[in-house]
Amino acid sequence: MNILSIGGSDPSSGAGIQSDITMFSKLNVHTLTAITAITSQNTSSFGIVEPVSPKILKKQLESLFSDFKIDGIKIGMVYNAKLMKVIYQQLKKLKIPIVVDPVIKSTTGGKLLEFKSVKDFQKYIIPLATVLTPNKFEAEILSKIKISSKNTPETVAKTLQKMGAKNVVITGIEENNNKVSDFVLEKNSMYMISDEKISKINHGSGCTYSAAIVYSLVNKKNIKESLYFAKKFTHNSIKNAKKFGRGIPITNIENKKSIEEELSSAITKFTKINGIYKNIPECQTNFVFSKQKPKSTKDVLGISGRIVRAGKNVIVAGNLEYGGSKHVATALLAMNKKYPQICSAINLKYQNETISKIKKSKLVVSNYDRNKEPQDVKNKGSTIKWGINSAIKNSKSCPDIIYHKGDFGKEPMIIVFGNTPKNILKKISKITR
Ligand SMILES: Nc1ncnc2c1ncn2[C@@H]1O[C@H](COP(=O)(O)OP(=O)(O)OP(=O)(O)O)[C@@H](O)[C@H]1O
Ligand SMILES: Cc1ncc(COP(=O)(O)O)c(N)n1
Repeated sequence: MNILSIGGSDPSSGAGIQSDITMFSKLNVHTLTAITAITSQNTSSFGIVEPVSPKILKKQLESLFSDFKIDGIKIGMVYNAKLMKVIYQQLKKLKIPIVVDPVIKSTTGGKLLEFKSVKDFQKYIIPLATVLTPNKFEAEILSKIKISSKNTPETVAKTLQKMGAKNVVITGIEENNNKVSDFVLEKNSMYMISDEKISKINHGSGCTYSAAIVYSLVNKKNIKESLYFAKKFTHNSIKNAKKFGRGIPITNIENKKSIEEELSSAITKFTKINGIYKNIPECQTNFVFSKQKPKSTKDVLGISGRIVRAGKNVIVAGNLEYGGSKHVATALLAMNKKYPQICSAINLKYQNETISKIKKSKLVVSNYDRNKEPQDVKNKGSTIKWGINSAIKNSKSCPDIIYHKGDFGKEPMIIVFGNTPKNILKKISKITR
């Protein structure tokens, strides 16, 4: 997917083009850029702006349009009328999502739009917008209406819509101590989207928000779905904002470790737990982690061999593979069906010592009796599924641990369940030391 970001350069990478490249790359998007101005700014203060010439802006856009299939566009800082006209000429016939984030003043107080060009912004940039995302201050400047009890957000948004924006979101419209709301005006409907307010001033939330909207629209989500997605994405980025410089924190998206990386790192940690060899059963151990909403063992990552005991050590014999585990993966699937947040599991040796530690811990434990397994279940070979479902039925809340005491020729077993492999390691530390 190729998304074009048209905007200013922020050398501190808190906002503008650099922030868009960072955010889009976290979403696996290839970012194309057309720079409208170079600014000198950091996380504490704003220096100067040097807009580029209309000629080089036009050439940047032409070079991109002649080569790439562009799926969506985000427009941020456009400093003056000449640049606005170039953008209008190049974009007016496009039929792809365009999100316009009108930036007028930086968080640190710098001027990002020449005041005399506001009317050109109304004429050339607003009509390009599939979604226009001003904050309250920007909406007031662009509409020339101050929001008050008489002039509601609806009046202001309708004025901006009349200028040609198809959909308008005024961000930060209704703020009290613990809520931030955005007012949305679509073609035929209007509504508010609210979320908990994070008490952190930050640099880049507006850029992140508009980038996430265009990403979602390109993925064929409708306006409402895209705004909810962007709100959540931005919320996380503000929560996770980092103080990279000496000034205000910069919005930041946490890198979600891949399923493989997360499980592999947990398995390594597991094998290093002091004395863990005592917890490896005869049939050895598997440690699994599934995708969200797994449908079969093919959606569950596990070790194609097992974690095996070698004297007083444990070693991993085999590779991580989807479908690598049969038994533990089947137990996880049964559990996940009832409790979708549970995506990881490990089996451990049944020992009275471990059971008494489990009973002393605050973990929720349940069990099942393999002697009570109905014959037809035995014939169908669906023992594990039946057992986990019986233990779930025996428990008032989601079990952290399920065990059974075995049957003739069947080894007793403990299975620990958790949302993630890391979560499992935490539970194991409570019951093995
Ligand atoms: N402190 C906060 N806590 C939670 N959400 C926030 C907070 N500040 C902003 N948001 C949300 O982040 C999104 C982006 O809005 P914001 O008001 O930051 O944009 P902006 O002021 O236009 O930024 P810029 O001028 O940089 O483009 C909106 O959905 C808004 O509700
Ligand atoms: C080049 C550029 N574009 C946009 C912003 C607005 O971002 P913020 O409101 O976080 O300062 C900025 N400061 N610089």
